[in-house]
Amino acid sequence: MEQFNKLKEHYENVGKNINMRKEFESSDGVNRFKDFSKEIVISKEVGTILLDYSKNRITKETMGLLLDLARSSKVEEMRNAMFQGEKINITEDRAVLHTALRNRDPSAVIKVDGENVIPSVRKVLDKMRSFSERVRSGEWKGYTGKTITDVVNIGIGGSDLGPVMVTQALKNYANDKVMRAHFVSNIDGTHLAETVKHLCPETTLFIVASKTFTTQETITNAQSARSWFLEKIGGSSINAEKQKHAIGQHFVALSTNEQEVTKFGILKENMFEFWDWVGGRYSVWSAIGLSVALYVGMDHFESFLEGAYHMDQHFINTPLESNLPVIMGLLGVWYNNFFGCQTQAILPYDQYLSRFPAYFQQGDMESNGKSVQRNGEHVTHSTGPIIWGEPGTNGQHAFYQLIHQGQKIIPCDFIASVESHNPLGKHHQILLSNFFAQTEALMKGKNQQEVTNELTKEGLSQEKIKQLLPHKVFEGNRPTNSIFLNKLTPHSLGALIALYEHKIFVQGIIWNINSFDQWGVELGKQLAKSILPELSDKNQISSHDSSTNGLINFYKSNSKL
Ligand SMILES: O=P(O)(O)OC[C@H]1O[C@H](O)[C@H](O)[C@@H](O)[C@@H]1O
Repeated sequence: MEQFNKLKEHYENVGKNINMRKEFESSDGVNRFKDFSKEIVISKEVGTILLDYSKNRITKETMGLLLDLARSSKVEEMRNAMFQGEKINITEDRAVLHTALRNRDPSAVIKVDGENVIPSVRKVLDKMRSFSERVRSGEWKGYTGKTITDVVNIGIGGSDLGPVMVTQALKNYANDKVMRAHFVSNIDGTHLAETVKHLCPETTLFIVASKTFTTQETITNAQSARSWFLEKIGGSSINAEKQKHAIGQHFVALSTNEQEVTKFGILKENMFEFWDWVGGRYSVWSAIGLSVALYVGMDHFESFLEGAYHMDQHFINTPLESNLPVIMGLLGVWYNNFFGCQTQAILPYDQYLSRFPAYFQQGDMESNGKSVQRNGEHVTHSTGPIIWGEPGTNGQHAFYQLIHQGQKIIPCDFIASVESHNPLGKHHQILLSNFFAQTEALMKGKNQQEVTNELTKEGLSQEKIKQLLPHKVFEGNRPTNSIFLNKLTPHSLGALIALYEHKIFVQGIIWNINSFDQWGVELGKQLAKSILPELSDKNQISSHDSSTNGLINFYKSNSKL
């Protein structure tokens, strides 16, 4: 593509030689923050989100060329198509409408196959409100008449990671005396066993969350949870009618598949519906968010939706050059496709956001980990990066060494809030001083002269200085974005997640891939299903490659089958 070639040329002639420290120290350097940062108002109460992207290897020309790439890749047209409900998920023939779930415009009309989806969305939200209020207030009772105190969300992937991350992020808005939230995802029996160990069946509500309601891990975990529950309430000593009543009070489902839900034994009225146009990894805004609503209350959940809606509006209405998701997406393309960077770190300086990187491992890698273009041809360019990260400052004492002095360029997103829910004396200022210092250090580095001066001041001999010098030099020029919220609230969290979702979207369009299917997870699932029956007896097998046969036969010989 012409724009790609222009950028390639710009990279060769300018981009690869950009030294950020020199740029900041040049006569134009004082304007660099003003030129390469954007502040958007997300709400009056919550304030703004600031994106500072000035510590990137870019010039104004780079940004201009990247924006041309976005335009020529039809980012705007595809964005509009997504919001309008066109079936842009071409391999599954589906619309992509997680944005409809959080549309707060009372007069919104968004059609899929000629039908406005908004009334159904609002109906489910109303049902979530009335249910969560009844449970939280104690009006909804367990089978023995006790109030529910614990919810267990059983789901995996998109039916788990979003609720896990958001309940963790909004812990400050919850009251553990009203409701505690637990999550079971892993098929490893340990996860369920350890979770229910201290729970009382009379006061526990199980939420079975699965878009398809056929996911092996979730259905198996849900069946085992039901067995645990029935056994605890008296097992076969209580009659079928009583069992049915008890299940009705303690099991609800979040799904698109009514048939499978009722087959499992969950009452239709206890099912919270969503639709095939909601991708699993984009489903936290749907009924999949029920555990969040139960944990923090529906008002906070709706405020979370509102925050995302504000970011949607920003994404739709703002010119590309001031559009946060577009800027972040383009910077990612710059490093991924021109500098050859393989990974992208997400580093929240906020303990509440400790699962944010894990959440976007699925969000980004399942969306853009593709090798085939929308038309079926193989891509000839690099696509989705490897996403990873941990909260600061923990990461600093673990893997930042490689970011500062390793051979790989790792673009990093630093995320923090001006105001903390737990400032604890100086804690928050210490945290923020690290947030500021790290991006400065990564950009600036420390040159030979600076190291020499420092060591001389310490009184080290010339010989020692010579020995230490190469080890203590920091090349710098490591790219970072800083994302600064006023405060982590349901509203700003919603906006932050939507920012990343749209960034992923922009990149998928530029790479010309379908960000909304996930065929890559199927093969392993299929093979596991065919291997499972082979594990039921001691007979040695030879139907696989020698490695897989060896592993299976080792298990068979050593287990107590
Ligand atoms: O919600 P479910 O249908 O149970 O699916 C749960 C998860 O499983 C799949 O393997 C997909 O890779 C995920 O995108 C999905 O979120």
